[in-house]
Amino acid sequence: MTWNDGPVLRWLTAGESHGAALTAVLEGMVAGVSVSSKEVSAELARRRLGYGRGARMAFEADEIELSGGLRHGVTLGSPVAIRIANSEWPKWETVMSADPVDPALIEGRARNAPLTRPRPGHADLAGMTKYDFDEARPVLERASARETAAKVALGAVAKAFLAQALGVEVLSHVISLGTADATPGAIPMPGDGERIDASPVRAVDEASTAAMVAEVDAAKEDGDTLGGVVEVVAHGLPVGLGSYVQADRRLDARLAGALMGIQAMKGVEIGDGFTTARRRGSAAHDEMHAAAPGVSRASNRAGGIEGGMTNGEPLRARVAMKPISTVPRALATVDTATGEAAVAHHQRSDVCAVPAAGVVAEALVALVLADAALEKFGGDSLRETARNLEAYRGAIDPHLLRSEP
Ligand SMILES: Cc1cc2nc3c(=O)[nH]c(=O)nc-3n(C[C@H](O)[C@H](O)[C@H](O)COP(=O)(O)O)c2cc1C
Ligand SMILES: C=C(O[C@@H]1CC(C(=O)O)=C[C@@H](OP(=O)(O)O)[C@H]1O)C(=O)O
Repeated sequence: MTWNDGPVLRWLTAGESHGAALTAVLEGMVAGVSVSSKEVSAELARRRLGYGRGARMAFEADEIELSGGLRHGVTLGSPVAIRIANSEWPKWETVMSADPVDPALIEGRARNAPLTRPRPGHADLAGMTKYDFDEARPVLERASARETAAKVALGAVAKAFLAQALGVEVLSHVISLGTADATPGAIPMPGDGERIDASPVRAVDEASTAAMVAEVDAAKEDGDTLGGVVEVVAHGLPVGLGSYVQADRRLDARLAGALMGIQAMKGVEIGDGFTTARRRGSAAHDEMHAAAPGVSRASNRAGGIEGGMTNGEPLRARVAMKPISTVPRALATVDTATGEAAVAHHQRSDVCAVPAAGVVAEALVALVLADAALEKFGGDSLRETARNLEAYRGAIDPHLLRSEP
C-alpha cells in the first residue's frame, strides 16, 4: 500500500508537458457521485490562476474529455478517465511526436534545440544521468508541473465524493509567499472558497494579499523567483479515518507522501508541526473538556489528527514549496555538451506558483481522504457509503462524541 495505491482508491497520470495531452485515471471510486466536465473544468481553471504565473497559463485552456467511468454526469463505479489536451499541441506536434519523425523536419528548430545547460533545482541533470539522455528535454517534459493539471482533475472527483457522501469540504490558502506571511491563526471556513480564490495570491485576508503581491512584483523586477507555504483545511471529517496500527495506515503519513509527491514541495507539517516541536507538552496539545454530549476542545494544534487518525477537528496540513528553479537571472551551471562553465537554460517560466500549489495540494488531500473514507466505510455506491457512515455515527457512545466548544 502506498499513498496513491491505497486500500481502495488508486490514481495514476501520464503525459508530457508539451505532448498531445495528459491522461488521468482514478480507480475504485463508488457509483452514484454527481460530477461532470463543469466541475472538473472549474477546478482546472482555479489552478491556472495566481499572481506570478508565466505566459502559458494565460492561454492554456485545459480542454478536457471525460472518457471513462461516467454516464450522464454520474460515476459508474468503473475507472474514471480524464484527458486534458495541450492548447499548444500544433506548435509542438513534430518535436514531441510519439511516432518517429523525419529528422529533417525538426533539425534547426528552436523548440528542438538540445538543452545541455541543466537548471540547478530542476530534474535536468540527475534525470539525464539516470535515463541516459544527452540533453534535458526528455527529462523536463515529464518532471514539469504541467502534470499537476491531471492530479487536480482527479481531485475534482474525490472532492465531489467527499462532499456528497460525508459532507466534507476541502479548502486551501496561502500561509506565506516569500517572506510575506498571512495573518497568523486565520483558517478558511466552509464557504470561504470563492473569497480566497478572489485574492490574486489566494490569501485569506486583504492585508496579506497586498504584502504577497508586492513580494512577487519585487522578485519579478529582480529577475528572481519565489516559493512559499500553503495550508489545506478539511471540514466535516468523521472521527477515525486512518489508523495507528501500521505505519502505512497512518493518515498523516499518507497525506505527507501525497503532498511531497507534488513537484517542488520540500516540507509537510500536520497541524502546528514544527512550531509544536518548540513548545512544552503543556502548551502543545488540545485539552479535552466535558461537554453535553461528549468532549470538546478549545484548540486544534494537532490539525485534526491524533495517532494517525482523524479526531473530528478540522484537518490542517501545510506544505512548503521551494522557489521556481527556472530563475530568469540564470544560475551557474555546466554545459554538458562541452564541460565548460555556463548559465542555466531559461525559457518562459512562472515567477511564483504558490497560489496554484494550494489548489494542487487540495486535490491530493481530497484523494487521500476519499481513499481513507472508502477504506473505513466501504460501499459500491454513494448511498451505501453514506448509509455505512450514518450507522457508524449513530453507534458512537455519547460520552465519546465530539462537541463544538
Ligand atoms: C503549480 C506548479 C508550477 C510550477 N511551475 C514551474 C515553472 O514554471 N518553472 C520551473 O522551473 N518549475 C516549476 N515548478 C516546479 C518544478 O516542476 C519542480 O521544481 C521540478 O519538477 C523539480 O522537482 P523538485 O523541485 O520536487 O525537486 C512548478 C511547480 C508547481 C507545483
Ligand atoms: C504548464 C504548466 O506549468 C509549467 C510547469 C513548469 C515546470 O517546469 O514545472 C514549467 C512551465 O512550463 P512551460 O515551459 O510550458 O511554460 C510551466 O508553465 C502548468 O502548470 O500547466
